[in-house]
Amino acid sequence: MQAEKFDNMIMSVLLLITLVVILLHTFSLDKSYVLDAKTKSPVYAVSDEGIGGTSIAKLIRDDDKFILQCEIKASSYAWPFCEITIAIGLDRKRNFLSPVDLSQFTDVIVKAKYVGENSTSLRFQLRTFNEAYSSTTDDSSWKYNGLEYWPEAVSTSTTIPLNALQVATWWLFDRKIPIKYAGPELENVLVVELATGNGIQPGYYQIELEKIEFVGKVFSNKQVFLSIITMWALAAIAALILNLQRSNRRLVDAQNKAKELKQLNKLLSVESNVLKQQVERDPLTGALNRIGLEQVLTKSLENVSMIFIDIDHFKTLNDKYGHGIGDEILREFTKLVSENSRSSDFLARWGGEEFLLICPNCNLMEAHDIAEDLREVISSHSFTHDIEITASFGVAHRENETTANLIERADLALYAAKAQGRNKVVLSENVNLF
Ligand SMILES: Nc1nc2c(ncn2[C@@H]2O[C@H](COP(=O)(O)OP(=O)(O)OP(=O)(O)O)[C@@H](O)[C@H]2O)c(=O)[nH]1
Repeated sequence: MQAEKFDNMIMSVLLLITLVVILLHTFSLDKSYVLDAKTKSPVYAVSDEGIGGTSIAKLIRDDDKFILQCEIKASSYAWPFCEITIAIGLDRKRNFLSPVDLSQFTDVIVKAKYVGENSTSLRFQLRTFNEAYSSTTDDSSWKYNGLEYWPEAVSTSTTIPLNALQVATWWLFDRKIPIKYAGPELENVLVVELATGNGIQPGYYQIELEKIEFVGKVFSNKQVFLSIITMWALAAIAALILNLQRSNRRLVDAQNKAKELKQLNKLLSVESNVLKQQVERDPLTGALNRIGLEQVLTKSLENVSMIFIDIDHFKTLNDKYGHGIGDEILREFTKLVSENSRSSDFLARWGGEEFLLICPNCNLMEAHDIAEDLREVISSHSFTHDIEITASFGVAHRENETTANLIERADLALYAAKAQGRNKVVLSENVNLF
C-alpha cells in the first residue's frame, strides 16, 4: 500500500514536470538575438563600387535606425547593388573574430523599408564560414544563405523563416562547392547583410533599417521531447528495478514466513505426538493404555490374534519387595515383551499386571508360538534385584465376533492357564476341554 502511494506520487510528479515543461516551452522560454542601431558589431555600407561598378552607398547611423543612401549607377558591372553589412563575427578592421551560431533560431524579423520615390526588392543574407571551403581572409569564400523578398510598404516588419533561406546557386557554381555543403548552414555566421534586390534600375534609393531580430526557443522541440522521453524512460527503468527489488523482498519475506510456519508445524506435530502419547500410553510402562488399544482395534487389521498376558503371583512380589520394585518389574516386563514380539504387534496394559498383545496377520498357531517364546523368555530372564517371575498366556484368534467377545475368550484361556498351574500358554480353542 505504501509502495503504491509512492508510485502514484512519483507518477503525478512526472506528469506535472512534463506538463510544465511543455507549457513553458510553448508559451515561454523564447530567445532572441537583436541587431539594431545600438549594436556593437561593425556596420558598413557596401556597393558594387570597387568590384567593377560605380554605385555609391553611404550609411547614416541614427539613434534608432540605419539609413542607407544608395545611388545605383549603370556601369559595365551587371549586378549593381547597395548593402548594409553587419559584421557580427568580425572586428572593426573586418578581421575574422568569432562566428555566431544562429542555427538554433527559427525565424528572423527584418524591420526595413525603402523610403522615397524608388523602391524594389530586398535581399537578406547570412554569410557563413565553414573551414571545409572557407578562408578567413577571403570573404567571397563565405557562403551566401539568403532570400530576396518584397518588403511591405505599410508594415515594415517581415518575418522570414530561417529554413526558407537558400544558398546562392551562382556562388555554389563559382566556388565548386561539394554537394554535401550545398544546403544552408547557420552555425558560423560572420556577416548579416541587407541589400538592394536583383535587377535594380539606376536611381536614388534609400533604405531604413530599424532592426533585425532572430527569434526562437531556448530549447528546440527535439531537445524538449528528447528530454521528456529520456525522463520517462529513466523513470520506467527505475520503476522496473524498484519493483524487482520489492518482489525479491516479498519473496524473501514469504520464504521466511513459510520457514516459520514449517517450524511451527513441526513443533505442533511434536506437541501433538507427545499429547497423543500421553493420551494413548500408560505412563508407568509406556505400553498402550485402553484408549490406545481401542484405537488399534478399530483399525482394519487382518487375521488378528490376541494374547492375554498376566504376571503370576504379582501380589506376592509386591508384598515381598514393595510396590516400587513392583513398578520397576512392570516396566522391565513391558520392555522384554516388546523386544521379543514382532514390530507389527501392539502391546497394551489392560490393568495392574495384565497385558494384551495384539498380533495382526497372525493365525492361532503363530500366536501360540509367539506366546510360548515370550513365556520362555520371561521365565528365564533375571529381572531387577535378580527377581525371577513367570507369566501365563491366553491366546485367541479373532473370528466373526466383537472385540469384547475376543477379549473374553482370550481372558478365559488365560484363566485356564492360571488354573493349570501358571507359566502356561493356553489356546482359547482348548478352553472348553478343561
Ligand atoms: N507395584 C504395582 N502393583 C500393582 C499395580 N497394579 C496392580 N498391582 C498389584 O498387582 C497385584 C495383583 O494381584 P492379584 O490380582 O491378586 O494377582 P497375583 O498376585 O498376580 O496372582 P495371580 O494372578 O493369580 O497369579 C495386586 O497386589 C495389586 O496391588 C501397579 O501399578 N504397581
